[in-house]
Amino acid sequence: MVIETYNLTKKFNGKGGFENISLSVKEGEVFSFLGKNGAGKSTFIRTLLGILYPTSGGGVILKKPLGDVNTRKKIGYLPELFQYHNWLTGYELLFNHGLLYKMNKKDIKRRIEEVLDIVGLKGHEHKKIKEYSKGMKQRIGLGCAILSDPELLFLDEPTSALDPVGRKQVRDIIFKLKKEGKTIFLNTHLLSEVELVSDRVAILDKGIMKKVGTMKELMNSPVVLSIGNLNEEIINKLKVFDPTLKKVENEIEMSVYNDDTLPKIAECIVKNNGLLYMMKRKENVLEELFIKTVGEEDSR
Ligand SMILES: Nc1ncnc2c1ncn2[C@@H]1O[C@H](COP(=O)(O)OP(=O)(O)OP(=O)(O)O)[C@@H](O)[C@H]1O
Repeated sequence: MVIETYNLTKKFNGKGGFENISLSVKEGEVFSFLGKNGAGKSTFIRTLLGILYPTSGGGVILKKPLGDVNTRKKIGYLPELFQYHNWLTGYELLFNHGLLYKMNKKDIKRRIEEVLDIVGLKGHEHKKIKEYSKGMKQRIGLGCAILSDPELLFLDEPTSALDPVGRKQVRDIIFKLKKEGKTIFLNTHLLSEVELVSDRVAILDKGIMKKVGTMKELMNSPVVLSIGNLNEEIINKLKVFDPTLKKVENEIEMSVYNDDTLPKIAECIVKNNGLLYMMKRKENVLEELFIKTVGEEDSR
């Protein structure tokens, strides 16, 4: 595991922050925290990074306890709403970042060329940052975060302020980094981003982790069957696929994770003289799940 936390809690004088979060993130995984403004997402990342000290609980990052100074060299971080040094050029910003990481100058120069390629800013590196568009600023920020070629990357709302083109550009960079085997922890309140880039998602609401799973697990909605000639024998046979199935009149609702199981269910019904009139998944897009999970009222 690259990240593991145990009942990790951070409160500010008993308020805000987040509480009792236990999770683990595997190597090479894109793990997203999804939550409204004020849910505690940034506080969680800042606690993992050792910028904030936990109130209770603990965690391990890259096999070292939270806050371990040497581990920071292996971590990249793109903070939310980062204020850039507008008077510097993109190249100067990256170079200074390399110095902060204590990289040697030769390595910094070599790596800047690679990074400019990855973030698509080749040819713009000698412009001053004040001349950059929002999307370019976000990409130079990503460049800073990956300059030291970190194993683990924390991206706090990397696409929130961007237009659809800028979002796609940042998303493409995330895909590239994932392909390189980087582990990425992403905070966002944009559902579309989560659906597109994440392997696993946790939904955070008022500091509490309400759900965690793969996209498929979170989006997996029950299958509804309408069956004629429904009898106890058919129901018992279907219980092999889902022992907790629900029956309402001639309809059955079952939780079936794998789509490959659906033809087997149909076969089972037909073999037992049932008449299968309908089989469909209940609609349950992530947005519906998110709103059901966190409610629609304002954030704290
Ligand atoms: N330094 C702090 N002092 C006091 N309260 C804080 C501090 N930092 C965060 N909080 C509170 O903790 C809660 C979570 O804030 P956090 O910034 O982590 O949320 P978030 O999910 O990242 O939202 P956003 O996207 O708006 O930044 C909020 O209620 C916030 O007011």
